[in-house]
Amino acid sequence: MALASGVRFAARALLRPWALLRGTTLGRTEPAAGGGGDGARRFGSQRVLVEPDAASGVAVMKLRNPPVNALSLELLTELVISLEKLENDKTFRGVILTSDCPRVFCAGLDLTEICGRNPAHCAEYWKAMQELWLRTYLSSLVLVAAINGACPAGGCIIALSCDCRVLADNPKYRIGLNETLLGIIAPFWLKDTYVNTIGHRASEQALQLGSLFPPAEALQVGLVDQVVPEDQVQSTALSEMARWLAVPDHARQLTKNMMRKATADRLLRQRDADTQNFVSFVCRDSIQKSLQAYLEKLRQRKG
Ligand SMILES: CC/C=C\C/C=C\C/C=C\C=C\CC(=O)SCCNC(=O)CCNC(=O)[C@H](O)C(C)(C)COP(=O)(O)OP(=O)(O)OC[C@H]1O[C@@H](n2cnc3c(N)ncnc32)[C@H](O)[C@@H]1OP(=O)(O)O
Repeated sequence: MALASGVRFAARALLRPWALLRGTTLGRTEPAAGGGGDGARRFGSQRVLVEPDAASGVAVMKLRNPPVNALSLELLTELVISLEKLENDKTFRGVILTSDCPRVFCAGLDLTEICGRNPAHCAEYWKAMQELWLRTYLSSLVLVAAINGACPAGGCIIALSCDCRVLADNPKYRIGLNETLLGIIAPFWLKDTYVNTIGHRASEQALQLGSLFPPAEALQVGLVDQVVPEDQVQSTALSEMARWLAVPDHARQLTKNMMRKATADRLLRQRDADTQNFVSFVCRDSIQKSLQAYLEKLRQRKG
Protein backbone atom coordinates (compact mmCIF):
# COMPACT_ATOMS: atom_id res chain seq x y z
CA MET A 1 0.00 0.00 0.00
CA ALA A 2 2.72 2.45 1.05
CA LEU A 3 4.84 1.34 -1.90
CA ALA A 4 1.94 1.76 -4.33
CA SER A 5 1.26 5.28 -3.15
CA GLY A 6 4.98 6.08 -3.30
CA VAL A 7 5.09 4.90 -6.89
CA ARG A 8 2.01 6.94 -7.80
CA PHE A 9 3.61 9.95 -6.14
CA ALA A 10 6.84 9.49 -8.07
CA ALA A 11 4.96 9.00 -11.32
CA ARG A 12 3.01 12.20 -10.80
CA ALA A 13 6.26 13.94 -10.10
CA LEU A 14 7.78 12.69 -13.33
CA LEU A 15 4.98 14.32 -15.25
CA ARG A 16 4.92 17.39 -13.01
CA PRO A 17 8.36 17.51 -11.32
CA TRP A 18 7.42 20.52 -9.23
CA ALA A 19 4.82 18.37 -7.44
CA LEU A 20 7.66 16.55 -5.71
CA LEU A 21 9.08 19.79 -4.40
CA ARG A 22 6.11 20.15 -2.07
CA GLY A 23 6.14 18.16 1.13
CA THR A 24 9.67 16.80 0.71
CA THR A 25 13.12 18.07 1.48
CA LEU A 26 13.85 18.66 -2.21
CA GLY A 27 14.54 22.30 -2.82
CA ARG A 28 15.07 22.95 0.86
CA THR A 29 18.62 23.94 1.71
CA GLU A 30 20.46 23.13 4.87
CA PRO A 31 24.02 23.85 5.95
CA ALA A 32 26.49 21.21 4.83
CA ALA A 33 28.66 19.66 7.51
CA GLY A 34 31.35 22.13 8.35
CA GLY A 35 29.93 24.63 5.85
CA GLY A 36 28.97 28.19 6.47
CA GLY A 37 28.10 30.44 3.55
CA ASP A 38 25.64 29.96 0.69
CA GLY A 39 28.19 28.06 -1.37
CA ALA A 40 28.32 25.36 1.29
CA ARG A 41 24.59 24.78 1.65
CA ARG A 42 23.22 21.49 0.49
CA PHE A 43 19.84 20.39 -0.74
CA GLY A 44 18.37 17.22 -2.05
CA SER A 45 15.67 14.66 -1.64
CA GLN A 46 15.37 11.43 0.22
CA ARG A 47 17.49 9.49 -2.27
CA VAL A 48 19.69 12.16 -3.85
CA LEU A 49 21.93 14.38 -1.78
CA VAL A 50 23.22 17.52 -3.50
CA GLU A 51 26.19 19.44 -2.12
CA PRO A 52 26.47 22.63 -4.17
CA ASP A 53 29.52 24.84 -4.18
CA ALA A 54 28.39 28.12 -5.69
CA ALA A 55 31.91 29.56 -5.65
CA SER A 56 33.25 26.93 -8.03
CA GLY A 57 29.96 26.35 -9.85
CA VAL A 58 30.25 22.63 -9.13
CA ALA A 59 27.75 20.46 -7.25
CA VAL A 60 28.37 16.96 -5.91
CA MET A 61 25.31 14.76 -6.37
CA LYS A 62 25.24 11.60 -4.25
CA LEU A 63 23.00 8.61 -4.88
CA ARG A 64 21.61 7.52 -1.55
CA ASN A 65 19.28 4.55 -2.00
CA PRO A 66 20.69 1.83 0.25
CA PRO A 67 21.77 -0.87 0.19
CA VAL A 68 22.93 -0.79 -3.47
CA ASN A 69 21.45 2.34 -5.13
CA ALA A 70 19.15 0.20 -7.25
CA LEU A 71 17.33 2.50 -9.66
CA SER A 72 13.84 2.50 -8.19
CA LEU A 73 11.17 4.67 -9.79
CA GLU A 74 11.58 7.11 -6.92
CA LEU A 75 15.36 7.33 -7.34
CA LEU A 76 15.03 7.86 -11.10
CA THR A 77 12.50 10.63 -10.52
CA GLU A 78 14.57 12.36 -7.87
CA LEU A 79 17.72 12.22 -10.01
CA VAL A 80 15.93 13.86 -12.94
CA ILE A 81 14.51 16.58 -10.70
CA SER A 82 17.83 17.31 -8.99
CA LEU A 83 19.64 17.53 -12.30
CA GLU A 84 16.98 19.79 -13.75
CA LYS A 85 17.21 22.05 -10.72
CA LEU A 86 20.97 22.45 -11.16
CA GLU A 87 20.64 22.97 -14.91
CA ASN A 88 18.12 25.75 -14.38
CA ASP A 89 20.39 27.50 -11.89
CA LYS A 90 22.97 29.41 -13.89
CA THR A 91 25.36 29.34 -10.90
CA PHE A 92 26.23 25.74 -11.79
CA ARG A 93 28.39 24.51 -14.66
CA GLY A 94 29.32 21.05 -13.49
CA VAL A 95 28.12 18.08 -11.43
CA ILE A 96 30.10 15.25 -9.90
CA LEU A 97 27.94 12.18 -9.66
CA THR A 98 28.89 9.69 -6.97
CA SER A 99 27.48 7.24 -4.44
CA ASP A 100 26.67 7.70 -0.79
CA CYS A 101 26.38 3.89 -0.36
CA PRO A 102 29.54 2.02 0.57
CA ARG A 103 31.10 -0.22 -2.11
CA VAL A 104 28.36 0.29 -4.72
CA PHE A 105 28.06 3.14 -7.21
CA CYS A 106 24.74 1.84 -8.58
CA ALA A 107 23.39 -1.72 -9.02
CA GLY A 108 21.38 -0.77 -12.12
CA LEU A 109 17.68 -1.33 -12.63
CA ASP A 110 15.78 -2.09 -9.48
CA LEU A 111 14.72 -5.59 -10.46
CA THR A 112 11.83 -5.48 -8.02
CA GLU A 113 10.32 -2.78 -10.27
CA ILE A 114 10.03 -5.22 -13.17
CA CYS A 115 9.56 -8.58 -11.43
CA GLY A 116 5.95 -9.61 -10.83
CA ARG A 117 4.67 -6.16 -11.86
CA ASN A 118 1.90 -5.39 -14.29
CA PRO A 119 2.65 -4.05 -17.80
CA ALA A 120 1.47 -0.53 -16.90
CA HIS A 121 3.97 -0.33 -14.07
CA CYS A 122 6.81 -1.69 -16.23
CA ALA A 123 5.96 0.91 -18.90
CA GLU A 124 5.96 3.74 -16.40
CA TYR A 125 9.26 2.51 -15.00
CA TRP A 126 10.93 2.21 -18.39
CA LYS A 127 9.82 5.72 -19.39
CA ALA A 128 11.50 7.02 -16.25
CA MET A 129 14.69 5.16 -17.18
CA GLN A 130 14.61 6.65 -20.70
CA GLU A 131 14.07 10.10 -19.22
CA LEU A 132 17.09 9.85 -16.92
CA TRP A 133 19.31 8.68 -19.77
CA LEU A 134 18.13 11.48 -22.09
CA ARG A 135 18.63 14.09 -19.37
CA THR A 136 22.12 12.98 -18.42
CA TYR A 137 23.32 12.17 -21.93
CA LEU A 138 22.29 15.60 -23.26
CA SER A 139 22.94 17.62 -20.12
CA SER A 140 24.37 21.09 -20.74
CA LEU A 141 26.38 20.69 -17.53
CA VAL A 142 29.75 18.94 -17.36
CA LEU A 143 29.04 15.60 -15.68
CA VAL A 144 31.90 13.70 -14.08
CA ALA A 145 31.22 10.24 -12.61
CA ALA A 146 33.25 9.56 -9.46
CA ILE A 147 32.72 5.79 -9.42
CA ASN A 148 33.33 4.68 -5.85
CA GLY A 149 31.84 1.20 -6.07
CA ALA A 150 30.46 -1.58 -8.24
CA CYS A 151 28.88 -0.27 -11.41
CA PRO A 152 26.94 -2.93 -13.35
CA ALA A 153 24.29 -2.49 -16.09
CA GLY A 154 22.09 0.56 -15.47
CA GLY A 155 24.82 1.90 -13.15
CA CYS A 156 27.27 1.69 -16.02
CA ILE A 157 24.81 3.52 -18.27
CA ILE A 158 24.58 6.43 -15.84
CA ALA A 159 28.37 6.59 -15.76
CA LEU A 160 28.60 6.38 -19.56
CA SER A 161 26.16 9.27 -19.90
CA CYS A 162 28.63 11.48 -18.06
CA ASP A 163 31.43 13.30 -19.88
CA CYS A 164 34.20 11.69 -17.89
CA ARG A 165 34.63 8.71 -15.56
CA VAL A 166 37.02 8.22 -12.63
CA LEU A 167 36.97 4.73 -11.11
CA ALA A 168 38.32 3.66 -7.71
CA ASP A 169 41.02 1.01 -7.99
CA ASN A 170 39.35 -1.91 -6.24
CA PRO A 171 38.98 -5.29 -7.99
CA LYS A 172 35.44 -5.58 -6.61
CA TYR A 173 34.34 -2.40 -8.38
CA ARG A 174 33.56 -3.88 -11.76
CA ILE A 175 31.82 -1.97 -14.50
CA GLY A 176 29.98 -3.02 -17.65
CA LEU A 177 26.71 -4.10 -19.22
CA ASN A 178 25.95 -7.60 -17.94
CA GLU A 179 22.33 -7.83 -19.19
CA THR A 180 22.84 -11.05 -21.18
CA LEU A 181 23.83 -12.86 -17.98
CA LEU A 182 20.38 -12.06 -16.61
CA GLY A 183 18.79 -13.40 -19.79
CA ILE A 184 17.80 -9.92 -20.96
CA ILE A 185 18.95 -7.73 -23.82
CA ALA A 186 20.30 -4.20 -23.59
CA PRO A 187 18.05 -1.86 -25.58
CA PHE A 188 19.53 -0.18 -28.66
CA TRP A 189 20.25 3.10 -26.92
CA LEU A 190 22.32 1.39 -24.22
CA LYS A 191 24.16 -0.43 -26.99
CA ASP A 192 24.67 2.85 -28.89
CA THR A 193 26.08 4.52 -25.78
CA TYR A 194 28.49 1.61 -25.33
CA VAL A 195 29.60 1.72 -28.95
CA ASN A 196 30.09 5.51 -28.76
CA THR A 197 32.39 4.98 -25.79
CA ILE A 198 34.46 1.85 -26.49
CA GLY A 199 33.87 1.20 -30.20
CA HIS A 200 31.98 -1.45 -32.13
CA ARG A 201 34.17 -4.54 -31.78
CA ALA A 202 34.81 -4.14 -28.06
CA SER A 203 31.06 -3.53 -27.50
CA GLU A 204 30.09 -6.53 -29.61
CA GLN A 205 32.25 -8.75 -27.44
CA ALA A 206 31.47 -7.17 -24.09
CA LEU A 207 27.71 -7.02 -24.66
CA GLN A 208 27.38 -10.63 -25.77
CA LEU A 209 29.56 -11.90 -22.95
CA GLY A 210 27.94 -9.61 -20.38
CA SER A 211 31.45 -8.57 -19.32
CA LEU A 212 31.98 -6.74 -16.07
CA PHE A 213 35.45 -5.19 -16.24
CA PRO A 214 37.73 -4.79 -13.24
CA PRO A 215 39.39 -1.34 -13.06
CA ALA A 216 42.59 -2.00 -15.06
CA GLU A 217 40.63 -3.64 -17.89
CA ALA A 218 37.97 -0.94 -17.83
CA LEU A 219 40.72 1.63 -18.31
CA GLN A 220 42.33 -0.37 -21.08
CA VAL A 221 39.10 -0.78 -23.04
CA GLY A 222 38.24 2.93 -22.59
CA LEU A 223 35.21 2.44 -20.39
CA VAL A 224 36.71 4.80 -17.79
CA ASP A 225 39.18 7.67 -18.16
CA GLN A 226 41.12 7.29 -14.92
CA VAL A 227 41.65 4.61 -12.29
CA VAL A 228 42.94 5.96 -8.99
CA PRO A 229 43.24 4.81 -5.36
CA GLU A 230 39.89 4.91 -3.63
CA ASP A 231 40.76 7.88 -1.41
CA GLN A 232 41.65 9.95 -4.49
CA VAL A 233 38.46 9.45 -6.49
CA GLN A 234 36.83 12.67 -5.35
CA SER A 235 39.91 14.88 -5.74
CA THR A 236 40.64 13.40 -9.18
CA ALA A 237 37.03 14.00 -10.22
CA LEU A 238 37.46 17.63 -9.15
CA SER A 239 40.69 17.97 -11.16
CA GLU A 240 38.96 16.48 -14.20
CA MET A 241 36.07 18.88 -13.69
CA ALA A 242 38.49 21.84 -13.66
CA ARG A 243 39.94 20.66 -16.98
CA TRP A 244 36.49 20.50 -18.58
CA LEU A 245 35.37 23.81 -17.07
CA ALA A 246 38.42 25.55 -18.51
CA VAL A 247 36.65 25.35 -21.89
CA PRO A 248 34.07 28.07 -22.69
CA ASP A 249 30.61 26.64 -21.95
CA HIS A 250 28.95 27.53 -25.26
CA ALA A 251 31.66 25.88 -27.37
CA ARG A 252 31.77 22.78 -25.20
CA GLN A 253 27.98 22.46 -25.02
CA LEU A 254 27.51 22.81 -28.79
CA THR A 255 30.25 20.27 -29.38
CA LYS A 256 28.71 17.83 -26.90
CA ASN A 257 25.36 18.24 -28.61
CA MET A 258 26.92 17.68 -32.02
CA MET A 259 28.53 14.44 -30.77
CA ARG A 260 25.49 13.06 -28.92
CA LYS A 261 22.32 14.40 -30.57
CA ALA A 262 21.99 11.70 -33.24
CA THR A 263 22.15 8.94 -30.61
CA ALA A 264 19.57 10.64 -28.40
CA ASP A 265 17.31 11.47 -31.37
CA ARG A 266 17.18 7.80 -32.24
CA LEU A 267 15.49 7.07 -28.94
CA LEU A 268 13.34 10.20 -29.08
CA ARG A 269 11.98 9.08 -32.46
CA GLN A 270 10.94 5.67 -31.16
CA ARG A 271 10.40 6.13 -27.48
CA ASP A 272 6.93 4.56 -27.41
CA ALA A 273 8.00 1.59 -29.51
CA ASP A 274 11.01 1.10 -27.23
CA THR A 275 8.71 1.14 -24.20
CA GLN A 276 6.36 -1.38 -25.79
CA ASN A 277 9.31 -3.63 -26.71
CA PHE A 278 10.61 -3.47 -23.19
CA VAL A 279 7.24 -4.23 -21.62
CA SER A 280 6.37 -7.13 -23.89
CA PHE A 281 9.88 -8.54 -23.42
CA VAL A 282 10.12 -8.34 -19.63
CA CYS A 283 6.52 -9.46 -19.10
CA ARG A 284 7.11 -12.76 -20.91
CA ASP A 285 6.83 -15.71 -18.56
CA SER A 286 10.30 -16.97 -19.47
CA ILE A 287 11.92 -13.58 -18.77
CA GLN A 288 10.02 -13.18 -15.51
CA LYS A 289 11.30 -16.60 -14.47
CA SER A 290 14.92 -15.75 -15.21
CA LEU A 291 14.65 -12.38 -13.45
CA GLN A 292 13.10 -14.06 -10.40
CA ALA A 293 15.84 -16.68 -10.38
CA TYR A 294 18.52 -13.96 -10.64
CA LEU A 295 17.00 -11.97 -7.76
CA GLU A 296 16.77 -15.13 -5.70
CA LYS A 297 20.43 -15.87 -6.39
CA LEU A 298 21.37 -12.36 -5.28
CA ARG A 299 19.38 -12.76 -2.08
CA GLN A 300 20.88 -16.17 -1.27
CA ARG A 301 24.42 -15.02 -2.01
CA LYS A 302 24.30 -13.02 1.21
CA GLY A 303 26.01 -14.26 4.31
C1 LIG B 1 13.58 -6.88 -27.22
C2 LIG B 1 14.36 -6.05 -26.28
C3 LIG B 1 13.60 -4.89 -25.80
C4 LIG B 1 13.91 -4.21 -24.75
C5 LIG B 1 15.02 -4.52 -23.84
C6 LIG B 1 14.68 -5.49 -22.79
C7 LIG B 1 15.22 -5.51 -21.63
C8 LIG B 1 16.17 -4.47 -21.25
C9 LIG B 1 16.59 -4.31 -20.20
C10 LIG B 1 17.27 -3.92 -19.31
C11 LIG B 1 18.29 -3.29 -18.91
C12 LIG B 1 18.77 -3.65 -17.73
C13 LIG B 1 19.83 -3.03 -17.09
C14 LIG B 1 19.96 -3.39 -15.61
O1 LIG B 1 20.37 -2.55 -14.91
S1 LIG B 1 19.50 -4.93 -15.00
C15 LIG B 1 20.15 -4.96 -13.34
C16 LIG B 1 21.49 -5.54 -13.37
N1 LIG B 1 22.15 -5.42 -12.09
C17 LIG B 1 22.90 -6.37 -11.60
O2 LIG B 1 23.10 -7.41 -12.20
C18 LIG B 1 23.54 -6.10 -10.27
C19 LIG B 1 23.09 -7.09 -9.28
N2 LIG B 1 23.69 -6.80 -7.98
C20 LIG B 1 24.95 -7.16 -7.66
O3 LIG B 1 25.70 -7.69 -8.43
C21 LIG B 1 25.39 -6.84 -6.26
O4 LIG B 1 24.25 -6.59 -5.47
C22 LIG B 1 26.34 -5.62 -6.15
C23 LIG B 1 27.71 -5.99 -6.76
C24 LIG B 1 25.76 -4.39 -6.84
C25 LIG B 1 26.53 -5.28 -4.64
O5 LIG B 1 26.96 -6.43 -3.95
P1 LIG B 1 26.83 -6.50 -2.34
O6 LIG B 1 27.43 -7.80 -1.93
O7 LIG B 1 27.31 -5.25 -1.74
O8 LIG B 1 25.24 -6.50 -2.10
P2 LIG B 1 24.23 -7.74 -2.22
O9 LIG B 1 24.25 -8.51 -0.94
O10 LIG B 1 24.45 -8.47 -3.47
O11 LIG B 1 22.81 -6.97 -2.35
C26 LIG B 1 22.19 -6.33 -1.25
C27 LIG B 1 20.69 -6.36 -1.44
O12 LIG B 1 20.37 -5.62 -2.63
C28 LIG B 1 19.60 -6.47 -3.51
N3 LIG B 1 19.93 -6.09 -4.91
C29 LIG B 1 21.12 -6.08 -5.50
N4 LIG B 1 21.05 -5.64 -6.76
C30 LIG B 1 19.74 -5.37 -6.99
C31 LIG B 1 19.01 -4.89 -8.12
N5 LIG B 1 19.60 -4.56 -9.28
N6 LIG B 1 17.69 -4.74 -7.99
C32 LIG B 1 17.05 -5.02 -6.84
N7 LIG B 1 17.69 -5.49 -5.72
C33 LIG B 1 19.02 -5.65 -5.81
C34 LIG B 1 20.05 -7.87 -3.17
O13 LIG B 1 19.11 -8.81 -3.59
C35 LIG B 1 20.16 -7.77 -1.68
O14 LIG B 1 18.83 -7.81 -1.17
P3 LIG B 1 18.47 -8.46 0.23
O15 LIG B 1 19.13 -7.59 1.25
O16 LIG B 1 19.00 -9.86 0.20
O17 LIG B 1 16.97 -8.43 0.30
